[in-house]
Amino acid sequence: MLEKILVTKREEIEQLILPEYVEVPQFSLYKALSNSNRSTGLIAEVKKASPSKGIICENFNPVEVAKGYEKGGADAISVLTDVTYFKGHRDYLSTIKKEIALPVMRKDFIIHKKQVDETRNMGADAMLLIVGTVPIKELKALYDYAYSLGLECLVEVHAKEELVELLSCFAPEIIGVNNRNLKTFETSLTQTEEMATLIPDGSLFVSESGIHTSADIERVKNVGAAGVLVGESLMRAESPEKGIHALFGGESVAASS
Ligand SMILES: O=P(O)(O)OC[C@@H](O)[C@@H](O)c1c[nH]c2ccccc12
Repeated sequence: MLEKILVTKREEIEQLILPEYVEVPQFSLYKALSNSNRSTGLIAEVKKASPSKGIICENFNPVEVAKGYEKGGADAISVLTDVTYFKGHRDYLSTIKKEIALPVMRKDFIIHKKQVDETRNMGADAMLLIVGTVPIKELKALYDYAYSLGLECLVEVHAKEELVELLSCFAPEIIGVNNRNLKTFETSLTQTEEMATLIPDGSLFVSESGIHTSADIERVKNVGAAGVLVGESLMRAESPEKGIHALFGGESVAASS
């Protein structure tokens, strides 16, 4: 599946026309997660569909979902911008960015510098980089380029070997362990548990995917995750706010300063 997605991305990159940059206020994902509203930081994801689950949300209104996440006390928002496999759109991100005052991360398959420029022009604060999509040195070049433009990166790994390879090259500020096996699509929180001890002290550790209950949050928090990235379970909730409330077991939101 990942290979198929990357073929599509390479085609898209050839035809890519950059959106015009519109000045927007920037917010730091790193800071938002470090000073989280709760004991675990929350990146709430705006996600209409996925290859494994099909359509997750029928009446999809990206801006309303993001506003609900903000009201519910999310620390940051992730927006899927891939059209073909996740039914996202880059315009969703640009529109959301104008409506809320939280860091917004672009969730896509970024393998080329041109896409980093595109991300910046969309108005994103941060973007995802996935270990294994490009050779590690190229990933580092994309990471450095993104930071030179004022964009932060969440660097995602799926397996211990990928994490070891990543750390042999550099230690990103924010590391995400994806609990989803990209080959089988199954999620397992043991991924987070098994990789936790390998995350360097200086990096923020985010557990991604397959988080559905407050017990799941406890589990990843117990092994040191500073944040979680949650999509499906929040998108399926009665409302984004109720979803967040259920997930955190009613843990109160810190007064915003
Ligand atoms: O919907 P979930 O299981 O809560 O997962 C969210 C997020 O982690 C997932 O959408 C994701 C993680 N890494 C990705 C890379 C590409 C696309 C999507 C993803």
